[in-house]
Amino acid sequence: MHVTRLQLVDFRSYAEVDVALDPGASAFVGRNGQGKTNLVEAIDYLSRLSSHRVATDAPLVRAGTERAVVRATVVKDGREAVLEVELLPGKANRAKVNRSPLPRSRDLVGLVRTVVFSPEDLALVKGDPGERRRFLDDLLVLRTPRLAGVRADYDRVLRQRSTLLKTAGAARRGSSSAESALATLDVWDGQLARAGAELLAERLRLVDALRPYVGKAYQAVARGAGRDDAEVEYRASFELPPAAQTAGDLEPALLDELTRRRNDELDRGVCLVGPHRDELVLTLGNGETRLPVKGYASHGESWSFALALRLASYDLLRAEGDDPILVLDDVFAELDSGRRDQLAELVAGAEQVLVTAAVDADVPAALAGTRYVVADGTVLRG
Ligand SMILES: Nc1ncnc2c1ncn2[C@@H]1O[C@H](COP(=O)(O)OP(=O)(O)OP(=O)(O)O)[C@@H](O)[C@H]1O
Repeated sequence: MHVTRLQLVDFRSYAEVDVALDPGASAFVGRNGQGKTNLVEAIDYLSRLSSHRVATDAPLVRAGTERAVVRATVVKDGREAVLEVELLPGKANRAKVNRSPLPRSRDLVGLVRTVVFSPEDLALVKGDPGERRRFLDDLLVLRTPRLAGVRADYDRVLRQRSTLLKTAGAARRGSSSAESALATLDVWDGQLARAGAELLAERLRLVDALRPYVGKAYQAVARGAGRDDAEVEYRASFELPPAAQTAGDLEPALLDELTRRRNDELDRGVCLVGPHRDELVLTLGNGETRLPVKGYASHGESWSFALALRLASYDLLRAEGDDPILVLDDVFAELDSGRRDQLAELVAGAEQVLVTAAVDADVPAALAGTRYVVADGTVLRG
């Protein structure tokens, strides 16, 4: 797939901009702070309804205004569609396809698919487990858009159950009767186990599908590495029953664990079991030594692993359907020349690659393509 036109109104620093895009490689070049990332962030937002830079929508709306619009003309399998989202921080966003409103903005997710490489990706390797869970869940939803609902259900149940744990725990410690809160907790345990088992089963399936692509991608970006050097493994917050894979297998196990840990949870007022406590463990090894990446890997190895996770996502999505749009946001300045050329060669054949860079010298020759100059709120071919 590729985007042929991007129109923004009051998005980030842009009051209004309308850019025609070509398939193949495009480079957006301009001094710092001119709005290069803002452009590609808009396309990514359309794909996932969230940004790779901020957790809430408010910073995406131009300061002093109350709504922003991102509209893109997307060509997929030769057919064209106009996708649009209106961002209304604090309220529900509105989405349209070919000018017809969608019942829920969530229905837009996955109609355009992006894979973004950015300097923030280092956090995928060095950051908290939450970064890696978000990576998995974003990929799940891009692969299977209906899972946006499963993810949202789990988050909602988790929030409600966590609130209840706090009140029930406090009631138990105080003099007031905790009976009714505990009875309600039983109901929420059931809901958490149901939604959690579904999310867990999907993540396990995803990690299995991703694993071979990660090894291959790491080998491609880290010079001298073997195909089995980089590994990903899903570690759940409780011991999974042997061979349990479906949500049906996992739900009773999750429910049992919630029962077993209930006192602990009430004491601490925190939900200790479920996919929100799981970890995607990244390891590197050759021969007999295999070590976790976090805390052990060098800076260069960590970067290579982060790139490998993104490349693997791209390869997986590509193998299962239409080519996603690749966004390489400011990454080349971070890489040594060997990795830079290797990455450029690997992605040069993609249907559409959007690169941002502060100077022309940071854009590898393989990705020169169409060049745009970004300055003072304007985006000009040249
Ligand atoms: N909500 C907003 N309203 C107005 N301006 C904003 C908003 N959010 C960000 N900006 C401005 O947008 C600019 C940043 O744009 P962007 O991140 O796209 O820069 P860039 O060209 O990618 O720069 P760099 O090369 O440094 O990464 C900053 O000057 C920032 O102040």
